[in-house]
Amino acid sequence: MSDILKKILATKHEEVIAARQRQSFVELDVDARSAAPPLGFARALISKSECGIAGVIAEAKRASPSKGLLRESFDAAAIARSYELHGAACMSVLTDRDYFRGDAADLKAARAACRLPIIRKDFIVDEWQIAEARAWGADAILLIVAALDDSQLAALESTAFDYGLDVLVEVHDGAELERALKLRTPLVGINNRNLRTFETSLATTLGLLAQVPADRLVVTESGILSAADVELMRGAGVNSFLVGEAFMRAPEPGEALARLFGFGTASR
Ligand SMILES: O=C(O)c1ccccc1NCC(=O)[C@H](O)[C@H](O)COP(=O)(O)O
Repeated sequence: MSDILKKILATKHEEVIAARQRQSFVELDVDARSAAPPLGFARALISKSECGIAGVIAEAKRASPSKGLLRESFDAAAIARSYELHGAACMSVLTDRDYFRGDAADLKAARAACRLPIIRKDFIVDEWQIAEARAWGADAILLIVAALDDSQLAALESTAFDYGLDVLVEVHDGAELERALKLRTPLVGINNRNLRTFETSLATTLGLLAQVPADRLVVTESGILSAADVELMRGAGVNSFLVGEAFMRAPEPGEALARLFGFGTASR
């Protein structure tokens, strides 16, 4: 496991311990189960893919460990509206504070501002964070194979499904992919970024594609910056994308999305 991932996971365990001291799980569970019903995150991506249209999970993040500050002026609600208007299938909101400068408030603001299915983008190590995600209005969570053993992955996926959340399982190599395929979720994210070196190569997705069965949907994650990157992926049969930096550096994130994917009003 990479050093940065180890460090982030240690922080997550501390956050969960602190949160459990502030609130009981019973109370959080009530909040999670009384939130408005989840929107279909997987469905939104699968239906785009079935129509041969790019399904874009458009990400909102202020900063990242690899790139530092990405966006000075950050308004999650405005970003959500802009993504929805310009053809995103789904939205991803970073809620990690220490490494990405995210916040639960960003997810709640995005939820209130749009009808896009939203994934809580964080480093999930405990059922607590899944209940939180649902209570805050998320529709999906991310599970990172490099961060969890097989029994944790299966248990956290079951918890997510129990709350009606979809799961995006993230891998970076063949061994992780094999483990991810033991899960039930149809959504397999291939992260092009090596979390140890931060080196990012789209060859990661291309190299793993053939090992993904036809009943799973590949989401290519990280490092999609140009129309040529989109073409390369679409040419290889990848229809689903998770993109952050390219939109966060643009004055109007949704317009950047429409430009990158060639969305006019007719193609959505
Ligand atoms: O981006 C990082 O520096 C990073 C470091 C450690 C763990 C995860 C990290 N990134 C999370 C992501 O998966 C990306 O935010 C997402 O795929 C979008 O990538 P990009 O389009 O390159 O911003």
